[in-house]
Amino acid sequence: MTGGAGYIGSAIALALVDAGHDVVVLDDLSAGAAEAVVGARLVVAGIDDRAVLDRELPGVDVVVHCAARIVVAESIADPLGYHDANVARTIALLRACVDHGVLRVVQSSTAALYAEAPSLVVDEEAPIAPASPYAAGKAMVERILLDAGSLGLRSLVLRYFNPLGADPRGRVGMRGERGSHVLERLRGAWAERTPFTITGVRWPTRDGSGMRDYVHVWDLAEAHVAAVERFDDVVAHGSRVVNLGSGAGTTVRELVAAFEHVVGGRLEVVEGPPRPGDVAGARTTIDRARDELGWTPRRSLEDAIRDALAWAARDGAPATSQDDGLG
Ligand SMILES: NC(=O)c1ccc[n+]([C@@H]2O[C@H](COP(=O)([O-])OP(=O)(O)OC[C@H]3O[C@@H](n4cnc5c(N)ncnc54)[C@H](O)[C@@H]3O)[C@@H](O)[C@H]2O)c1
Ligand SMILES: O=c1ccn([C@@H]2O[C@H](COP(=O)(O)OP(=O)(O)O[C@H]3O[C@H](CO)[C@H](O)[C@H](O)[C@H]3O)[C@@H](O)[C@H]2O)c(=O)[nH]1
Repeated sequence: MTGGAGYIGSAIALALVDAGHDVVVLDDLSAGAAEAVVGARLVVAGIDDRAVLDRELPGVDVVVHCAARIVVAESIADPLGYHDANVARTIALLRACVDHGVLRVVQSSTAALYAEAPSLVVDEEAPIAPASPYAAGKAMVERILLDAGSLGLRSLVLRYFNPLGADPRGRVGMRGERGSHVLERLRGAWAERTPFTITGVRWPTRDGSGMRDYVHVWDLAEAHVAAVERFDDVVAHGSRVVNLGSGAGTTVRELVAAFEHVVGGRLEVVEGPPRPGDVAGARTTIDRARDELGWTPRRSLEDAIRDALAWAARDGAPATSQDDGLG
């Protein structure tokens, strides 16, 4: 798999190892950490390193392609760099896969490519309207995978909603600075006894704050185990898209309440304007994931918060600052 030294990829790799699979992680460590690779073999290289791909691809059953640059704001500042990293290098990877007859790809995609949905619910057929080079690159890769079906390549495109949490057994979790991530903001506010700002309180949601579909990262990882194991049943040919979320929408105010319940205390909450590019949000339906992958999320929002806090405490990670300019 690619990107297996990152936040989500390290969970996927470990869940695959737990399930008894042989996993090779290809990661250039541009954002990931070697220590995040547990139980799998790490190959430090770019996804377009042809010599490495020629050595490693023979015998691979499924490529799980998770590597990407992921910072939306950075993609707006550096669109060519993002399309090079996420689109051009993916083409190089896919070319090597086809050349070696490795014709099953599980692709990490994102809910960020959906158009805003007035109903606040999307399924896989909902219209897409990527609003950043990051999301547009993901949409382009989805299209390239579809087109590569004529070469015999089959792909299972998994569009993630908002991952939270860490391995419930504490082996992997989020590393480094993710200052804009709402749970990191909540954790920082709690640790430093500073106010938590709700960014936007006039959205068309039940309480005015932004809504997201938060999914436990270990549930997400288990969905990939199902994707790998059921690949041939789900994708007979061409490309199939499956959304991965909890199926429930949670507003920021509800998330704050869940956080307070887990930590057993109150946060000081202030209301602020939306961040640039913010959206009301949406939840996904999870019928297709259930029917085709045989997967349903098993962990609650509070489980995710608890696991993230336990991981952060164990990792010795510093509380994030409130004004790092991300997001
Ligand atoms: N985190 C989210 O909220 C979210 C939401 C939807 C989709 N996704 C997708 O999930 C995937 C993983 O995201 P994440 O949050 O774990 O990010 P991350 O930055 O933690 O992990 C990405 C990993 O890819 C590696 N990488 C990047 N470019 C590479 C290259 N050219 N060659 C080899 N390795 C490379 C990095 O070193 C890192 O280990 C990405 O494809 C992302 O687009 C993430
Ligand atoms: O200090 C904060 C930070 C966030 N929020 C709110 O919390 C929710 C979640 O915010 P996140 O930034 O955690 O998640 P987003 O879905 O807004 O965006 C995230 O997921 C996207 C993909 O879906 C991109 O990856 C993006 O870079 C990443 O920040 C939003 O309603 C946001 O307005 C606050 O109220 N206060």
